Amino acid sequence: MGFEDISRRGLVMLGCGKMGSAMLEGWLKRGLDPAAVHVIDPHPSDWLRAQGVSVNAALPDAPAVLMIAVKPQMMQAALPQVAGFGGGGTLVLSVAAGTPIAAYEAAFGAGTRVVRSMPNTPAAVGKGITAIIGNGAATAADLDTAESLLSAIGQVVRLETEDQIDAVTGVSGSGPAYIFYMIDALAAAGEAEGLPPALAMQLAKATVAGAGALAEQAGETPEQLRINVTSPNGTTQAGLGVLMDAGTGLMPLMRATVAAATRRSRELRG
Ligand SMILES: NC(=O)C1=CN([C@@H]2O[C@H](COP(=O)(O)OP(=O)(O)OC[C@H]3O[C@@H](n4cnc5c(N)ncnc54)[C@H](OP(=O)(O)O)[C@@H]3O)[C@@H](O)[C@H]2O)C=CC1
Ligand SMILES: O=C(O)[C@@H]1CCC=N1
Repeated sequence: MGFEDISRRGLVMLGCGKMGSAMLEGWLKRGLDPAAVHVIDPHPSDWLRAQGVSVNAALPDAPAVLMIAVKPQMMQAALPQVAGFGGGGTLVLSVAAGTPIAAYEAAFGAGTRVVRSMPNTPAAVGKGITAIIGNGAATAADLDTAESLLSAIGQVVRLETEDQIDAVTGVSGSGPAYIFYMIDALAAAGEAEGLPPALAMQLAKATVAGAGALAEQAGETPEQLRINVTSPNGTTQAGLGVLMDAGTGLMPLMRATVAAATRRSRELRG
C-alpha cells in the first residue's frame, strides 16, 4: 500500500501531539494528500489546524491506516472512539509505548492487522529511528506500509519479537533524553571550569551533534573514533580515566539507566 492508496482510502490519527505532529509533517512533505488525513485530538494545536487535515470531524468508514499516537495512560479512554475500525480492513499502526499488540487485538478483534512501533523525538527533524513489529495477521505488505510511513521521520528497523520493543524503548525511544541531559552536563562542567554559560552550551551542543554525525558517517567504529581523539598521556586520556572507571563510570551508569527504562516499558504493559 503506497501513499496513493492511503490518500484514496484515508488515514485516521488517534492523538496528534509531539510524535503525531512530527509524523504528519513528514507525510505531508512526502506528498500525502492532507484531505485524506483525519485527526482525533481533544486539543488540536494551531499548527495542526493550519495543515488542511480534517480535525475532530466525520471519519471514513474503513481507512487504510489507523495511526495510534496517544499516551499509554490515555489509551483506554481513547480507543473506544475508533473501535468501529475493527474488521474493516484497516491496518492499525501504533507508536505508543507500553501498549502491547494483544491490547489492540482485544480492542479491534482477532484477525486485525497490527503493527506496533517505537519511534523517538529526533523524528521532528527527520532524524528519528523507529523499530517495528507486526502481529500474525499483518502481511509483508503491511510491514512495508508501516516502514514507508515511518521512514518519513527517519530510519526504520524491523524486530524479530515483540518483547524486544521494551529494550528498544530503553535505548532509542528514551535515549534522546539521556543525550540531552549529557549536553546539559557537559555545558555545566564547562561553566564550572570558567567558561561563559552560552559558550559552554554552544560547545556542548556542537560537540554532541558533530560526534553523532561522525559516528554515523565514518567507516570506523565508535571505539576507534574515541581512540583517534585520545593522544597518549593527553587531555582525553585524563578525562576518559574518570568516564571509563569500571565501577563509577558511564558504562555501569548507562547499563542501569537503560535497565530502568526497559523495566518501566514492561510495567506499562499492565
Ligand atoms: N515523546 C517521545 O519521546 C515518544 C513517544 N512515544 C509514544 O508516542 C505516543 C504519543 O506521545 P507524544 O506525542 O509524546 O504525546 P503527546 O501528549 O504530545 O501527544 C498525545 C496526544 O494525544 C491527545 N489525546 C489525549 N487524549 C486523547 C483522546 N482520548 N483521544 C485522542 N487524542 C487524545 C493529547 O491531547 P492533550 O495533550 O490535549 O491531552 C495529545 O495531543 C505515546 O504513546 C508515547 O509513548 C514513542 C516514542 C517516543
Ligand atoms: O517516556 C516515555 O514513556 C516515552 C516512550 C519513549 C520516550 N518517551
